[in-house]
Amino acid sequence: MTVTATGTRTESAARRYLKMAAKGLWGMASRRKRMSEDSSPLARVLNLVDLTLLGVGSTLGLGVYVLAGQVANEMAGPGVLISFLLAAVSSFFAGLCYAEFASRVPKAGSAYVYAYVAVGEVAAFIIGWTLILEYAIGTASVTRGVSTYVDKLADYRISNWFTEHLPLNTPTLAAYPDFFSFGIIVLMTGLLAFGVKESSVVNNILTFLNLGTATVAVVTSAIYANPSNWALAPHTNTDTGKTDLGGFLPYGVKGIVEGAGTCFFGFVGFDCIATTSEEAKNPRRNIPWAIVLSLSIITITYCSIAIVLTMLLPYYELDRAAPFTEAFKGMQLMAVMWIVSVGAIFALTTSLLGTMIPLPRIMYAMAQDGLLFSIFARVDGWTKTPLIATVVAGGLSGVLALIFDLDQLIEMMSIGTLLAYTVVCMCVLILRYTDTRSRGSPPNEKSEPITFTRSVGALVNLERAATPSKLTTGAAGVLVFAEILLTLALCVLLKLAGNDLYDDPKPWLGSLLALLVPLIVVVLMLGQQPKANVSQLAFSVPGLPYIPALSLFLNLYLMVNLKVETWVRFLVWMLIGTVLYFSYSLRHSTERLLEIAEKKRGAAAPTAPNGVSNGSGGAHPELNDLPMSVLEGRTYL
Ligand SMILES: NC(=[NH2+])NCCC[C@H](N)C(=O)O
Repeated sequence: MTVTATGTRTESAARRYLKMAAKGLWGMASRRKRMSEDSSPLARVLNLVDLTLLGVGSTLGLGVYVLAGQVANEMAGPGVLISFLLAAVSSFFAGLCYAEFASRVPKAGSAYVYAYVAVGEVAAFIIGWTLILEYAIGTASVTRGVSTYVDKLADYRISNWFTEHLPLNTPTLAAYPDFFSFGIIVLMTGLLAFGVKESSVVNNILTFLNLGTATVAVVTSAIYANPSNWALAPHTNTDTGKTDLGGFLPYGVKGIVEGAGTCFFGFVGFDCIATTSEEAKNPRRNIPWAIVLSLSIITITYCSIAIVLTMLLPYYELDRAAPFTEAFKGMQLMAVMWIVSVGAIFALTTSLLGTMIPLPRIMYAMAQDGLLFSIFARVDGWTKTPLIATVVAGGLSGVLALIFDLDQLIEMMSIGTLLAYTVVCMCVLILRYTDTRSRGSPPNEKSEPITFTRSVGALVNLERAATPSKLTTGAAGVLVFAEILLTLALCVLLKLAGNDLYDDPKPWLGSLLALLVPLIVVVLMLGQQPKANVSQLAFSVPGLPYIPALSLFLNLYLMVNLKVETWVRFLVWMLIGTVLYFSYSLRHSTERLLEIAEKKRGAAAPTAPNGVSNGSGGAHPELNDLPMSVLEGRTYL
């Protein structure tokens, strides 16, 4: 008897602990950031032109001077134009989602903040932590791009000297310590620490010069263009014996799709605009429009380049590393060749600014929320920049650029970007179909009880609700979740099918349809759900839920195509993040402390209007550090 009693007691204690743990985990994961219209200590100085040029500058980089030639030569032939258009469409989809969020949340931190207000703390931490890696590796690799390019212009004298005198000869490390890259990062960190307006002026000048040289390259190539290069006959290379096919699409749809995957990375970088929300004038209007405008300029530039380059020479004769430079050299147009070479350096420098600006701002945003060390949230009184975060970010990227073999790390950048795009697009779906009244506080009016039958009916909006309610919010949540799972499964299947899909698709058709049909049904059902009114937003994504659904598909597809090693490295980084989250962030999370403070205030009401920073933290000494003002006027989105 006693044994049973103890057994039952232990069991119920175990169940109680499990329940508590589950509740704690759920509370942690679903804790969302509340917004307040408090002013930012950062300087609000960037206007629409600055923001647009920031987007163009950070995005147009190696893409202009390398990608078009490389993709045409290796994958798509003249069809590289369609590859760029496909990449543009998928980047636009993501860009529209960023634009909508920027008009909802005018805060520094981009995808990190968006996830925090829409999904919850854990998702936000994951995305913030991933973005730190993305931008650090992005910065290091763009700098390495500058240094390699300058080395090439100097006839490889720099690399020859260093490999001879200071070789590193260690796997995972670079061939030699790249002091040139390190120096560039130090210089840029200095500029960024000095002020964001100053950095933006430099960016504006360099971006104009970059667009200018790109125009020179396009116009010169257009003068010498030969449209018959789009309708070549098959050609056999006498040296290698390889036959290059002719026509506009020598490698068909497969070549175009493969090329689009590479071209996509030419469009990475515009999200930089969304990290500067606290430094933008009228961010709710200017940031969304800057994203759309810069993506339009970038698409026009890339497509013009793809057209003229493939008309200038037969695609198989284009140089893979520096197509314009080599083509103009071959045509004895030395002045144009030099203009284009210098233009490439401008382009890379602005790309570099574009990767260096976001990193400290993400760190700043996370530190402000208590998820990273508070020292990163300090803003210098004179420069009005997050000075310490800027210097630490520069140091981190500098070391990466100095000694690491970046070819091995470059794909980690892609994971970060794609994950951020995916999360932002998911957040748009969630927020649009959410009854905001049902989040945080219960709705005032009495509603009918939610029964199982009503919930099932809500999946197709049987009651024809015109605005989101608690019931339809739940249904939309289930549908979005199902959509994500089905899209992911479809992408994995497409990856497994690989080239078979082009050569012999029959064996795969059954399983493809088994995923595609339910996915389409789920998206159509989501289309039936009532949407929140967004008329007050300066920008909202059109074509919901179809555009975010396509965006989700494209991003996940590119993600499953990354190398396994990349995923393993990413998991290691995430593991480090998990340790940090549980040992630091969870305890210091401002939102969590606010929740505790509010509970205490509720208990002590009505006498303690400000309740916390009077040294009464008690069991939560961290509360004493919480400024009173943060408790006031905060609402869920
Ligand atoms: N956040 C980044 N990873 N930025 C890198 C931008 C690279 C740029 N799109 C280029 O073609 O050179």
